[in-house]
Amino acid sequence: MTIHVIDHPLVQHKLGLMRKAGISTKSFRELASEVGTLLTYEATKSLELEQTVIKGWDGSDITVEKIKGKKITVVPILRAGLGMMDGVMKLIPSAKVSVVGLQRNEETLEPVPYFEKLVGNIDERISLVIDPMLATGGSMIATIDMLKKAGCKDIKVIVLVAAPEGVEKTLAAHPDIEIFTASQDQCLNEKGYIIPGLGDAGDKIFGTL
Ligand SMILES: O=P(O)(O)OC[C@H]1O[C@H](OP(=O)(O)OP(=O)(O)O)[C@H](O)[C@@H]1O
Ligand SMILES: O=c1cc[nH]c(=O)[nH]1
Ligand SMILES: [Mg+2]
Repeated sequence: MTIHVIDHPLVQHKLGLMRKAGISTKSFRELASEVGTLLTYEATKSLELEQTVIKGWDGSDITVEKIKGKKITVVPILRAGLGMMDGVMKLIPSAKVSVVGLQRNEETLEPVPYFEKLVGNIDERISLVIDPMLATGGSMIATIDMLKKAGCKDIKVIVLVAAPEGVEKTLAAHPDIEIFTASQDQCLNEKGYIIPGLGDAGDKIFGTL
């Protein structure tokens, strides 16, 4: 489908703070979570509503809106995706969570899968994949491959920062998905890091620098 770059001032301000050299683990974590919340607000904008009748405060019947049909599963990509999870779950607290683990081989840049625990009936749910970084796109494509193999048809991706190379590759492999991000950055460097990017997001979130 497409990429949505969310240019809301709060998103851009918080992302700017995340880019600062020497940022503490505490600040990076807090901001990853906050930007995760704001991107989730945008990514869930297209959820369908339906009307339902309830008893209002004075006992009369009133018509209200509720989210229709398909439920959501949040899919954090280990490790770094966990850093966005509490922020995402703030807005969709009853979402079920499907966890996938992938570690990028730092020499070949190929994703190495090491964990997969998807929720039941995942094929009936909207998948919201979360990871701070979309670099070469390898980890995201492998995750979407896993989800589609399990029957998922409605997949949205939330990343804090995306490289143009990874966006192009991901949308070429999976043209039916939507990507929501705070920024499409300039490029990848020779080591596969996003420029200007955030550095190693997993290390910053877990304090393993
Ligand atoms: O688009 P790609 O080139 O695949 O790179 C992006 C992936 O790399 C990072 O994870 P990493 O492999 O460093 O694992 P970590 O989260 O455990 O640090 C990041 O969180 C993405 O999952
Ligand atoms: O820039 C990058 C690329 C991959 N993974 C990261 O954490 N950062
Ligand atoms: Mg990492």
